[in-house]
Amino acid sequence: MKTSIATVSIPGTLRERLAAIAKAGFDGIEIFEQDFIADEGSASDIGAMIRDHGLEISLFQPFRDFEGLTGELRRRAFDRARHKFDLMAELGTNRILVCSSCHPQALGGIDRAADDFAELGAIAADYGIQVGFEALAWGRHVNDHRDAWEIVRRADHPNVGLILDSFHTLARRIEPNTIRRIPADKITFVQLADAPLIEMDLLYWSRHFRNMPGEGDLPVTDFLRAVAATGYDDWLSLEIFNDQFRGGRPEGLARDGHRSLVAAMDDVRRLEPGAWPNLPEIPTRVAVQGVEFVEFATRGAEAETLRDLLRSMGFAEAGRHVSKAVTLWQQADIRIVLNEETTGFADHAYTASGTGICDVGLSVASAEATTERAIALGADLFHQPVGPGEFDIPAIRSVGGSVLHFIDETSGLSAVWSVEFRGSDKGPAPDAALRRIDHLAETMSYDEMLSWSLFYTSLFDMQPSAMTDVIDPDGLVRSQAIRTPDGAARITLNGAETHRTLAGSFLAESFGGAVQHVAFTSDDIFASARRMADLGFRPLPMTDNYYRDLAARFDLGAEALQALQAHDILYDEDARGRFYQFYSRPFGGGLFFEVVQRLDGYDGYGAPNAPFRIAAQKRLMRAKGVPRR
Ligand SMILES: O=C(O)c1ccc(O)c(O)c1
Ligand SMILES: [Mg+2]
Repeated sequence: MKTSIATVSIPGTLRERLAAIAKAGFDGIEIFEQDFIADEGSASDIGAMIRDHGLEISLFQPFRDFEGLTGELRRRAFDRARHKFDLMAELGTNRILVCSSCHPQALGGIDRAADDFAELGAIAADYGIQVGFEALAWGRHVNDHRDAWEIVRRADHPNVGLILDSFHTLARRIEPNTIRRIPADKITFVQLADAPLIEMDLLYWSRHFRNMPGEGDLPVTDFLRAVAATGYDDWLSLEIFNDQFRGGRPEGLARDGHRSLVAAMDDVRRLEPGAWPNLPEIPTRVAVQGVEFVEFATRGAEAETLRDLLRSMGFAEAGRHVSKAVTLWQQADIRIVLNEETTGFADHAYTASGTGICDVGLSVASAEATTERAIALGADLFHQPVGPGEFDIPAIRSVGGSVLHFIDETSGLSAVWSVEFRGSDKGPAPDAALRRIDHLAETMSYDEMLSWSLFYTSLFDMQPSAMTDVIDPDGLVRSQAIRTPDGAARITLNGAETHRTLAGSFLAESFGGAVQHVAFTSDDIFASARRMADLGFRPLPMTDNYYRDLAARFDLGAEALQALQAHDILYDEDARGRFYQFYSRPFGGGLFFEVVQRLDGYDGYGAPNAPFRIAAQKRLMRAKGVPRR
């Protein structure tokens, strides 16, 4: 098995793409004729440049409108092929993709096409070239890999094989297991792409909306399993046409591509024993048990404000770091670390964007296995010097350059709290029945959502749920929830398209995204609200109109409605259960806390309430301003 990616999948000049593709760890590239023509170098120079980057040219493509022609048109198609074969010799590649014809004068007929390919095979043999035939989902006569395979079978030439592309097969909902019967030595090349399920014209869908395996909704794993079952162990190549990616960063996209390919191959290897024998062993997706801590970088008056807010929510200072200006605030299993150091990573984070969450710790089954899988998936390890007696907790870079730590019990890392922190003697904790972190909400640019969703779902045993739209009065925010199968760890990714939305203005200040809010689970949300009111907590005020609407939408009863309104608690239901939530007022440039209670397996996040929550937050921020420092 060798990994490859098509030049169309990555933006930039050819040189920029090659550098990014090589750095991400691919073995080769598919060269798109368009990208070759656009470059000023000669074919042999370009071939040399590609090899200088340590890459092979896995495939030259596409060769269009070949089969089914007659007379002069047919003769010209063969001439064109000879031209391309000459060019391929100069580039230094021996595989070409012929996609099924869309030519208005192309005739159908399996035998006619088979004759064309048998003749092309004979010419290709003189050049030492392998011809692969791919059924485009919108091909004029051939649009199904089963027909393309029958043509290849009948052409019966050693230089003619089949090219499989997951998009064309899966977009037409063709059963991928039909691939299992094809002999591996007749498969010339395999291309992979995913896509979100959208009802639209196949060609338009393919050319604009493909994405990396695991980023979309197509059963790419089933497709790849069927390919592996044939015994095929040659090139696996990403071919991603995506409008959003065209404006992206070459390095990030190449890294995501390689990550998606490694994760897909690893998944398939676990399902089809014997698949990809030379793929290095890596630990399986990591089980996340919950959020172990969130750490704020903060300072001075902002730190005071944050401490007051935490106290009013029932948190107490539970420990002070033995050597650093770092305190631990705790309530049941919720740990909030306030880092006021003036050197190191938290200091950098504070200097860049003021008070904010610079670090998240996840509780995992094995921190070592997590790190190993993260490295195999191309994550950036994070390290900063640790003092004597301090724990060296493994970590990687996450959203917006923040840090993600992995803590486990097996290797003793979870003892960090008792070893590095000295208990504070601040009297009994107030406690407001908050028990654990329900979810973290990360705000990012809309363009980065797929990348971070892939980050979490390829590294951890976490699945995405359907994308929802959140209407901010000043623009749309898309929200994608990701969670572990048992819901113990939940992260929502919120993608802002403009800086005028609440998420967008937070994003503008946090440079590249960050956790914007943390939601805590309450055992009894009314008890929490009452206790917090006693402690001086002031919830985000909701309007009368909101409660009148609730009365209309749900059968709650006057008393229950009054109780909700008395504490500014919002309400939602799904098919399974009920949901209660209330919010803090925003602080530190748009950060906030949330308190939730899920009943009977409610699995959402109160999305129908989001527009009213956002409007309330904006009203407050407009009235008072939320100065950062
Ligand atoms: O959109 C196209 O024309 C096109 C070309 C070549 C391919 O391999 C493909 O999958 C699609
Ligand atoms: Mg293709």
